[in-house]
Amino acid sequence: MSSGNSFHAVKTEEELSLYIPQEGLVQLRNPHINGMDEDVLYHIALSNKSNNLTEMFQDVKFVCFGGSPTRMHKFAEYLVEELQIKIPAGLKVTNIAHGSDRYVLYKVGPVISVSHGMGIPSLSIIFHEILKLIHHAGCSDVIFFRIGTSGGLGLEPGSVVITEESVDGLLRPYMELSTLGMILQHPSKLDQDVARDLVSLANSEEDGYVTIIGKTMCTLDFYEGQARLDGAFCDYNEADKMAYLSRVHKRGIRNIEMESLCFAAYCYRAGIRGAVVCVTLLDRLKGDQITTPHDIMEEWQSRPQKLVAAYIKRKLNI
Ligand SMILES: O=P(O)(O)O[C@H]1O[C@H](CO)[C@@H](O)[C@H]1O
Ligand SMILES: O=c1cc[nH]c(=O)[nH]1
Repeated sequence: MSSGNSFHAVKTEEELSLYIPQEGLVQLRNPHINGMDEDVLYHIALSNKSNNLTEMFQDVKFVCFGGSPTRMHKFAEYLVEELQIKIPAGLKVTNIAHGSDRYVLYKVGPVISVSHGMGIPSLSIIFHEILKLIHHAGCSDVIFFRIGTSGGLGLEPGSVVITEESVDGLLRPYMELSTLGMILQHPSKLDQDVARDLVSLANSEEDGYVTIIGKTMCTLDFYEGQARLDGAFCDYNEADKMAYLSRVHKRGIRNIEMESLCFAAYCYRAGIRGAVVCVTLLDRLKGDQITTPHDIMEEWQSRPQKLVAAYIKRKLNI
């Protein structure tokens, strides 16, 4: 880490050169963990001493993150069908993290479906614990996905955006994290091969909606952070909002959400292949409020899930 002044540090070229996707076992870039007697994964109520993580998770090849616990439960149930997983009659997929009420975590064959809550701080915590989980379990060659929702820019609502690159609200392609009194910048690069493979599985004509690759803006807030006029506070007008969103759109940003920056930065830092696939719930160039009926919204939210499930099936030759 190089620090030009005492409050700001950027990764050196040498440090960044370590961030290539890792083949084989999932490694942690933290020398302290392997020296610990026990590692308690507090927010998912698991530990490498109290649970046999190897037996429970060693076969995991894909981890799918999404904000809502219900969505990730439904995704787990969908995977049971799609991957033809046999569950004994009368039993259902169970929340392995039931000892904590922070997140839900399901395992369906080689796939983990886990909720991440809203915003970067919540995603960051579960990302750390999932990465440690799959490291302790001895997993290898794991791919991460975020399957989510977003506000679109210049797209028909219901369109799907696969993130090419995530940027913050100032359009910078890195996540800033305050660490030891310094602001560290973590580049938010995503795996372009996974994005291309995903888009190749979509067929706009058959699907009835478009799936594109584009840049995603990740903000710290849903209202002012995303230039909405309908929050409890607002110190700008419609013209200011439209000038900002149009500028963002011209820079290739196709959707706005609240976790991709951290997700991308941590995947890159961990050497894990990752992709972000989000449906757009509205066109932010046309409005702020989300008024689409629940049943339509449910169908839209299933679109990223279907694409990622198709990718997983292709990889597993199903
Ligand atoms: O993709 P999901 O989990 O729906 O999350 C999106 O929706 C939430 C805001 O409503 C934010 O967390 C945003 O990133
Ligand atoms: O406009 C939107 C819709 C979903 N999620 C967001 O973060 N913004």
